[in-house]
Formats: sequence, C-alpha cells, structure tokens
Amino acid sequence: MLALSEKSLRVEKVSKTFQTEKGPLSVLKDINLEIGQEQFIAIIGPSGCGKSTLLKIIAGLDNDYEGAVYLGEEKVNSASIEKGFIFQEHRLFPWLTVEQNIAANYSLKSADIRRKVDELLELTHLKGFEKSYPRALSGGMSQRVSIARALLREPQVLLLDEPFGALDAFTRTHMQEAILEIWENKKTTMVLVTHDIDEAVFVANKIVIMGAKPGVIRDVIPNHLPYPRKKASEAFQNFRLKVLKEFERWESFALVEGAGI
Ligand SMILES: Nc1ncnc2c1ncn2[C@@H]1O[C@H](COP(=O)(O)OP(=O)(O)OP(=O)(O)O)[C@@H](O)[C@H]1O
Repeated sequence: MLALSEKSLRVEKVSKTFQTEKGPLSVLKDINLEIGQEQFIAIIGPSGCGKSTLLKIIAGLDNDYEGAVYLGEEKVNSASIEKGFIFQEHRLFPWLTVEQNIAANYSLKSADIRRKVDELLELTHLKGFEKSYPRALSGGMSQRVSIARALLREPQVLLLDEPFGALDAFTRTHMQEAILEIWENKKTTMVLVTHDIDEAVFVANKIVIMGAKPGVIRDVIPNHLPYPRKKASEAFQNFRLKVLKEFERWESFALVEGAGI
C-alpha cells in the first residue's frame, strides 16, 4: 500500500439549507471540526440532525453548501478516492464475486491489484469467500466487502454512515472490532456516524455530539480509554455514562429551546 501523507480534515463554518416545498430548511449551521490524521471520530446526534448531510459534504458528494472543507491544504469540492464512503447498505454488485466486487473497476489480472485484493481479503477475514457471490454472504460479510473495496482505493479518510445499523448486536460487535483492526493496520482517518453511544465509545478517540434543527455541534468529547476496550469494564461503563449524560443534557436543553421556554 502507498504511504499516506500527513493530511488533516478541516470543516470550516459549514452551513447547509435545503430548498423544500415548504420553503428553505436549514439543516447544518456553522459546523467547525478538525479531524487529525489517524483519528477515529464518531458523530452521534438525534435523528434528522444532519449527520448524513455533513458526511456527504465532507465526502465531496454534495457541493451545494456554505463554508469549506479542506483535506490537508486542498479544498474538497468533488468525490475522490482520497475519501472512501461506506453506506448503511452494502451496495455490492450482485453479479460479481467477492473479489470482483473489491476490485470493481480495476482488473484482477494486474499483479499489483491481485496482491492488494489478497491482502484485503486477509485483513477483512474474507479469505475462502473470494469466489462467493453477495447473495451467499451475511450482512456483516457484505459490509466487510464494501470496506475492502473502499480500502483498495487507499483512501486518506474512510467515511462510514451508520455502516452497522442494519446488523444484529452480535455481528455489530464483530464489525466494530474489525474496523478497529483495519484502523490500526491502515492508519486511515475514520469518521463514523452512529446512533449507538456504545459503538461510539468502543471505537472512537473523539466523540462529536450534534444537536438538531438546525444541526450544530454541541460538544466534542475526547475518549482516552486505552485500546483494546472492554465493554463490560468499569472504565468503559463510566465513560459511556458520561457521554450519555452529556447527550441527554443537550437533548433536554433542545426540548426547552424548542418549546421556547
Ligand atoms: N435532499 C433533501 N431535501 C430536503 N431535505 C432533506 C434532504 N436530505 C435530507 N433532508 C433533511 O435534512 C435533515 C437532515 O437529514 P440527515 O439525513 O442528514 O439527518 P441524519 O442526522 O443523518 O438523520 P438519521 O440519523 O435519521 O439518519 C432532515 O430533516 C432531512 O429530512
């Protein structure tokens, strides 16, 4: 794999308004965020607060907004291989095998691609399934194929939009461990959107709490729990409670704000 250069991600004063039938809908307001290389950020927030919208803007999939997003010195204004995007649903090609899905528009006949695909099959624990078709895979395996496909493009940043949301609790934990293994191995910057506070505390070293209407950043909480983390440990539970309290504090604040009290 190519060595990654020093590049941090900067979101500067990003605001976004959708034009809807009912008029303009302000979804994001003055979002500022600095994500250092090799950081693992989790973004949590109530439904509809603009998490996915923010992730799409960071990815360069949406360019119709105010403010700016920088990757290193460069302004992000289009989707590029520097930013891999993982959606909640896996989006695999059903007519291609696992290895063909990972290679996608690259040829497996190239020795370099073959070597990289083999390395990723190993890393994502898909060895033995390279000739299988998506219909024969579980949800967790399919999502690992999507992640391997993104990693083949050697992204600087992996943007994950609720990637494990559709999985059962057991598979979810396995996937959280898998993504941490990938992070450790590839040193890719990770930005994960999740509804699950446990998940955020388990994987991230920085937790961003968003509020809704319009979407704003309420708080950024560093997570210094050492890896590997144990969900049943006292330290984990204490920190989880701290994040939960913070989240609920902002939620009740938002209710009061919304009620105009
Ligand atoms: N293309 C669009 N046109 C109009 N409104 C939109 C559009 N896309 C999203 N929205 C609105 O913007 C707001 C934020 O949506 P977004 O999907 O970013 O929220 P979210 O925090 O990711 O939600 P969830 O956690 O439920 O996935 C919502 O009110 C949504 O209805």
